[in-house]
Amino acid sequence: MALLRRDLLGYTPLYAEKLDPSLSSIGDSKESFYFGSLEGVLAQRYPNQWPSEGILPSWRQTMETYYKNVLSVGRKLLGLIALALDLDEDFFEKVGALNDPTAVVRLLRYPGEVISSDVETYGASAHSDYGMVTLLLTDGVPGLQVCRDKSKQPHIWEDVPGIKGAFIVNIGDMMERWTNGLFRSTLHRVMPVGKERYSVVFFLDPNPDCNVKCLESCCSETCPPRFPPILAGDYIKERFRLTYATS
Ligand SMILES: O=C(O)CCC(=O)C(=O)O
Ligand SMILES: [Fe+2]
Repeated sequence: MALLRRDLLGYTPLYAEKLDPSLSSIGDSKESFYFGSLEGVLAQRYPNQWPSEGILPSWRQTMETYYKNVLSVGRKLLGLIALALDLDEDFFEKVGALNDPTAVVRLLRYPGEVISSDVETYGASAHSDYGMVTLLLTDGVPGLQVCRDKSKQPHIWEDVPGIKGAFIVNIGDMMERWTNGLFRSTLHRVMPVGKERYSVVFFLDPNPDCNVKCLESCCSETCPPRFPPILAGDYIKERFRLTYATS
């Protein structure tokens, strides 16, 4: 059973993950390849599992360049989020979130064939991402849906159109906890559309030792913290335990 995203580095097969653990389906219909930190303690402890140069010449180099660039965009975005919250631009650096962050790229393939089953199978069942922000690129094939108000039942799902050259940005659960729900993590899912689909996801999660605690500016006597403080590593470990419970 995988306990952390970095335990999954390399290939993960179809149905290994069920992002909505309450479903009785066999798992989500997607396969993926994960890679993470290129340097630092996490990179040494959890080395990436690159295919050999002979099989995919230059692939590793291309992926590493993408990783460095998308991480730099993520850091800038967090600086802007900090400013929007009336915090210092380097707030997320100062609290240790970005000191050796758990930053991971996931290359995803959703097969076109839809399996026949009594239970609905999703490409990615309904979930919010676990960390701070997610930067997502898709190949333009539809399927991604978002629910604007996750507290309202029944959930209303809207298609997310791809915009060429733009990232789709999701807020993650750690940001929701920090901001006491001011920045709400995005409930989303990927529907099977009978067409093969590829996406590239960059998850920017805090360093596992970072304590995620409601910001003072986001709570008051009348609006107390809705979530207790938690170490990012503990929160994310639990989410992985649930979503990979069947593997
Ligand atoms: O493939 C997509 O468009 C979204 C994937 C996703 O939500 C995830 O892996 O967390
Ligand atoms: Fe997601």
